[in-house]
Amino acid sequence: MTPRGIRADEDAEDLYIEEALALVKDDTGHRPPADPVPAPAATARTEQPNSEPGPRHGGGHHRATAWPEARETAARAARDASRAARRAPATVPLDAALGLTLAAPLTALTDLPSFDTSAMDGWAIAGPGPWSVREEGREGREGGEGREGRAGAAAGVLAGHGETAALTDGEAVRIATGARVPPDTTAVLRSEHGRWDPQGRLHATREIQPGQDIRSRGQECRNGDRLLAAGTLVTPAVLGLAAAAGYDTVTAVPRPRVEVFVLGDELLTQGLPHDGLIRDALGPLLPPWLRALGADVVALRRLGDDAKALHKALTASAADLVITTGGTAAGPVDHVHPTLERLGAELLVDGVKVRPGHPMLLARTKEDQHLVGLPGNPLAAVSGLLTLAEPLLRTLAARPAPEPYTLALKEAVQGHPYDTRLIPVVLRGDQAVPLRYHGPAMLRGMAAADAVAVVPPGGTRAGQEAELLDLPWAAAGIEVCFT
Ligand SMILES: Nc1nc2c(c(=O)[nH]1)N[C@H]1C(S)=C(S)[C@@H](COP(=O)(O)OP(=O)(O)OC[C@H]3O[C@@H](n4cnc5c(N)ncnc54)[C@H](O)[C@@H]3O)O[C@H]1N2
Ligand code: MOO
Repeated sequence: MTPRGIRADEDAEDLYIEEALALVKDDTGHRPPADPVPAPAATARTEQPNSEPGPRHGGGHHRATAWPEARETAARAARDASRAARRAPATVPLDAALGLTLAAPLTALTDLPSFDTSAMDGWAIAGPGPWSVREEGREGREGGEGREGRAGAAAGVLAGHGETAALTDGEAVRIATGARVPPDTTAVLRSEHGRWDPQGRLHATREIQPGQDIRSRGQECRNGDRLLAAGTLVTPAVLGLAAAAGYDTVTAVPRPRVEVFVLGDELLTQGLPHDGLIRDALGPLLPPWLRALGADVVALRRLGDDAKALHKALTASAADLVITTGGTAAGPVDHVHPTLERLGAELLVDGVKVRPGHPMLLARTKEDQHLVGLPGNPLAAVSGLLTLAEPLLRTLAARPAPEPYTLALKEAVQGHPYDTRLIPVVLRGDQAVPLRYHGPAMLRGMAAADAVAVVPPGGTRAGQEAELLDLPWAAAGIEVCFT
């Protein structure tokens, strides 16, 4: 799949990766505006050093960014970071390239087919029939379909054999699909279209055209032909084509490296909840989901509610993106904002007008590093993943933006007065059915969902169209997108 906006005629040999990034569509499916809507940037370091942090994040909306704008800001932040980091394209073995984006065009390293090939099992024939059949090749299988079906007959020219002697007019040789046809072959006669006369000569039971059932060399491509443009997503079919065309590796945009810091002293990694402690739902959820979004999850660390540990981990991180979970609100152990202030990070998004998940945030922690702070409530964290991490990672990975699409909602969904709502849905025919159990702390609805409906402020009536965000497993199947 080539993202719209990549010019197929472009000489992409020197298409540096940041140009590839700039060409990839933004969220809306349009080119980014020349002067994009400014993010309501709240710069942590501009605050007075001695000022009280105040109840900034306790539901206050003074800095919250509208949902569509938050997504654009995340994508734009990734474009800026890619330029700053000048992330070099990587040479990646084919078995590690699935899901990456080509950073250079795929150019055929050979003709395909690389020799004139028989398209059928039968006989290579020269000139008009009848033909005398040349015995060639090792002995056929016991009881195999040798001449006249007799056991031990010559197998003829098989796939994988080297060049054979030219045919002369009136001569034929048994040949298998995929074998190289001998020089001076006129056509291939399919085995079901041949018959023997009593003298042991081969006849055609129907008329055959010159060149019939021969795949001629270079039919699909010539050595040096451009097969795919830079910016193409590496799918299983692309891997197959690359292998056929002679590649052992491809040049691709490397996966952005992501570190996940799970915050919270109350989290257990096994067993039943007890004594106020609960299971960590985000540790298992985030790494495979982030990988499906194009990330290389280099580490997942559980840091408790320890401001010092968070500061140390953030300072040490060399990831392109750090994701934290929890600690975004204004509680006594919510350390994300104070730590970002201490680091002098720039808050690009400080709260989003979306439910659930409104305390989510995006900060630039280093010139080429960002942090997405996901709220601790699990569905609120998923909302942050879809709102901020998805556009950011997709852009860093130079993946094309998904085509926006809408479906009618089977039932009305009550809207928030000012904020967008994200509601898990299942897809049934041409309708999306809203699911229950979509409270911020619940995953029950999301675990059954095919997609997420975007419900604008004010709500959506039954039968009204709503924008849908696909979930990676629904779009591509679990094996394809998560491995
Ligand atoms: N005074 C106010 N308090 C809160 C507001 C508000 O507007 N005013 N907003 C609420 C909203 S909305 C959200 S969302 C949460 C965000 O909280 P934090 O990001 O600070 O997250 P925590 O307080 O650490 O945890 C919230 C909740 O989620 C549970 N949690 C945390 N991590 C995990 C995990 N890995 N797996 C499962 N559950 C997790 C945690 O135990 C809490 O129950 O703030 C509200 N507060
Ligand atoms: O925004 Mo919170 O995420 O409703 O739980």
